[in-house]
Amino acid sequence: MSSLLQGVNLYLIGMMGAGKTTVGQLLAQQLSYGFVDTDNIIAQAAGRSINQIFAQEGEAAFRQLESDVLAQVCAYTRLTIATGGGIVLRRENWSYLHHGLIVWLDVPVEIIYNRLAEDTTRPLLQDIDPQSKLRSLLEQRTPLYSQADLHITISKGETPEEIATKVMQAIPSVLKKPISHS
Ligand SMILES: Nc1ncnc2c1ncn2[C@@H]1O[C@H](COP(=O)(O)OP(=O)(O)O)[C@@H](O)[C@H]1O
Ligand SMILES: O=C(O)C1=C[C@@H](OP(=O)(O)O)[C@@H](O)[C@H](O)C1
Ligand SMILES: [Mg+2]
Repeated sequence: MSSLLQGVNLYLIGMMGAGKTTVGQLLAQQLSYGFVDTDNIIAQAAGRSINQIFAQEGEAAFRQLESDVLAQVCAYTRLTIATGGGIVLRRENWSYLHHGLIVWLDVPVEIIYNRLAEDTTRPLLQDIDPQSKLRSLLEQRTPLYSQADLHITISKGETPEEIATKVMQAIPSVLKKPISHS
């Protein structure tokens, strides 16, 4: 599989809580790829958490940092990249994402809500009604996530390992076949 991908990066997109960071690490192991998470790079470079960046500088500043990080990581090969859920919002980001294979982890809002109910690390969910917020974000972003090369639909109870296997099995369906001269 690793040779089939020929070093092409794998970009995971989807809503916060979809499992991009968790599944991305498993995929990297299985592909013998490096793993990077754009949120981690941003937080490390800034020396602050994503919450702090949102609170102190606002979402627009965070989005600029996110685009800057994406521009840098796409210069490398053999990476699995877990992106932040809002990476799809900026048109310029798509020119970077399309350097690689884009995989949308599509998880129903109810599941995401349960996963993140106790989580305080997603600033956009520190809302009076987080479930409605998730619904409206998903509605706004679905046309964007739909531009992924691979759409992986996830249902309740599927483990990160099972989801990684599903992605691995789906990859050949979107790779260009070598031209046969026989
Ligand atoms: N398939 C899964 N089943 C159950 N919990 C999961 C699954 N994938 C991720 N999680 C949990 O959901 C939370 C969000 O996962 P994470 O990988 O950080 O998502 P993302 O990077 O897309 O925001 C974490 O607590 C993680 O352990
Ligand atoms: O959906 C979003 O706009 C965001 C998702 C987060 O990443 P995860 O998708 O890894 O949670 C993080 O980038 C930030 O809180 C904004
Ligand atoms: Mg993440």
